Amino acid sequence: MGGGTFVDGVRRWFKRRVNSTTSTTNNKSRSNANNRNEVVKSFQEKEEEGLRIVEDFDFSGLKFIRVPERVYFLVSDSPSSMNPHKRNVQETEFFTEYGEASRYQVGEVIGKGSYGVVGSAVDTHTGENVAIKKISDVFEHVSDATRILREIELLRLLRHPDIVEIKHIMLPPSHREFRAIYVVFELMESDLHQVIKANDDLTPEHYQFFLTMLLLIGIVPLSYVDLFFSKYTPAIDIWSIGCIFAEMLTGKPLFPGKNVVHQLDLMTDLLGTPPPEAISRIRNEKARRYLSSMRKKQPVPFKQKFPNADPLALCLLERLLAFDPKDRPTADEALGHPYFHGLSNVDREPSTQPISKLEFEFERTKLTKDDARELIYREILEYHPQMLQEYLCGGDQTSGFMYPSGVDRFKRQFAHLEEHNGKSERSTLLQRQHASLPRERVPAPKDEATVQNNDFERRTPASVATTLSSSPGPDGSVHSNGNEQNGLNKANYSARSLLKSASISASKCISVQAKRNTDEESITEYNEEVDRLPQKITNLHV
Ligand SMILES: Nc1ncnc2c1ncn2[C@@H]1O[C@H](COP(=O)(O)OP(=O)(O)OP(=O)(O)O)[C@@H](O)[C@H]1O
Repeated sequence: MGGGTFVDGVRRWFKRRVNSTTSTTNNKSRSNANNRNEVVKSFQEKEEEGLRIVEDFDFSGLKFIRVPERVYFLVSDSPSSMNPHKRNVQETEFFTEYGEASRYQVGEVIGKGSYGVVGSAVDTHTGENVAIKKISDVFEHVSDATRILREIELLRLLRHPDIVEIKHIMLPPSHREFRAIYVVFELMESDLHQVIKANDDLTPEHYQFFLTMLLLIGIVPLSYVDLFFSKYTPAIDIWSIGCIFAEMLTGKPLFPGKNVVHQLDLMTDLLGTPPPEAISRIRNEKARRYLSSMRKKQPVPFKQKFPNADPLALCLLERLLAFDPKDRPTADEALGHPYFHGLSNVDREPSTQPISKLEFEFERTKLTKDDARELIYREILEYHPQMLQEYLCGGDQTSGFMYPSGVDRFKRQFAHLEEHNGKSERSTLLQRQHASLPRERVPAPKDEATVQNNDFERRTPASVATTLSSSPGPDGSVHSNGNEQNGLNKANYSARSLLKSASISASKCISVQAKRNTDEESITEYNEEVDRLPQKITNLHV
């Protein structure tokens, strides 16, 4: 999970705010309502193609802000459906006799991230608007597969009111051969980037409020003695929050790198070259070498880079963007920073259920591609309960049965969308023009070959940021270091045993979470659970 999840969280929050503002309008005073209507009206006058400013919202006395809402087109009303030829192609590709693809009526490409393309769709079973993220070539690089696994698992487990919900993950046609996955999310009408763009007059109180929201999402209780998450839990994506906060202050992405090397250059331009101890903790050898050989740069004072910002905001920002993750505060610590003093009514209680450490056993070891495939398949089965049961009973291990699936059909649909809609003017308009985390994979320039290897070079800075933020260094060193520090036995884990233990812990956690009140209870349960695991695994295999 990287910046994406937090941005998704903010999307989720905006959607919620917009809905609740709409539903409580009647309770507002008449003058407030009149005022509001005028503001909304003037916003609507500023309607742009593909982006409509539909709603303002206020919170506890702060000035109204504009919340832009994207305008989505479905197949039936998209401009391309006016072309009879295209329409024909789409219809044959969209409808299928069996499988889950027939459930979704796919609209258009609405965005691109470093892991894939996102299309809008309607879930014909529920009538809901959804966003379907197609993640291609999941297993090309095992580090990407691991990040994807971490992200989808966290999104399932976090269940936070401000975090976008995964509604479904489509079943791949084959357990062992799939390469792409299709993740169905609730469709968000807006995101923080759009809000920042639409409001050039945000006040310091708005910044304070947004940052509080982001940090509150970061407070996720982790049950048990926490051996490997510690303050570096991927759920507490402090670096990303720092980048988003900086973007709020300036209205521009902080490190808009075109590739990993460029990203490291931009980071060091601002933060200076990290000290040798910090570099030595970086796991990725190429990044380590690149940073070590870099000419020495002095940090730029934040007040020079952000001349109009509140000095306390900058003091906090500097901590959030500490190069070395061990110098970054936890979300909780950050919320205690003097920058937030005077902010009333902030409920700092975590609003998610505790997450079991056993769910993330895979973080302890270096996965192979097969392990990653197995674990991702297992995660997908969380959305297919009956098959999960069969899987846990070993039902699909020998048959080689190809489950009926809409994924193949979806591949073709997305290919079509990418080809036709993805390049259309409208889709371009819908995509972000700027981003803290660049959207596309960018081939690295040849002269930077010395610092590139497979994982290092393949993904854009979005992944670097993900790695930076969910781990302590630009290369994701935390898990490795944490493991080494804790003397964990990496070699003896097989994906199978990880899967089984995770599934046992998942069901166990569901039943115990409600009554889990104290750390002591959690530790006892954890110990008991671990004691029982070998027997449970044996039982599952017979
Ligand atoms: N649930 C959603 N509802 C509406 N739009 C979405 C949704 N999810 C993604 N998008 C759009 O698709 C774009 C790409 O999303 P994606 O999650 O792939 O990447 P990201 O979170 O922006 O960044 P990263 O590549 O770092 O994960 C987003 O910027 C947004 O415009």
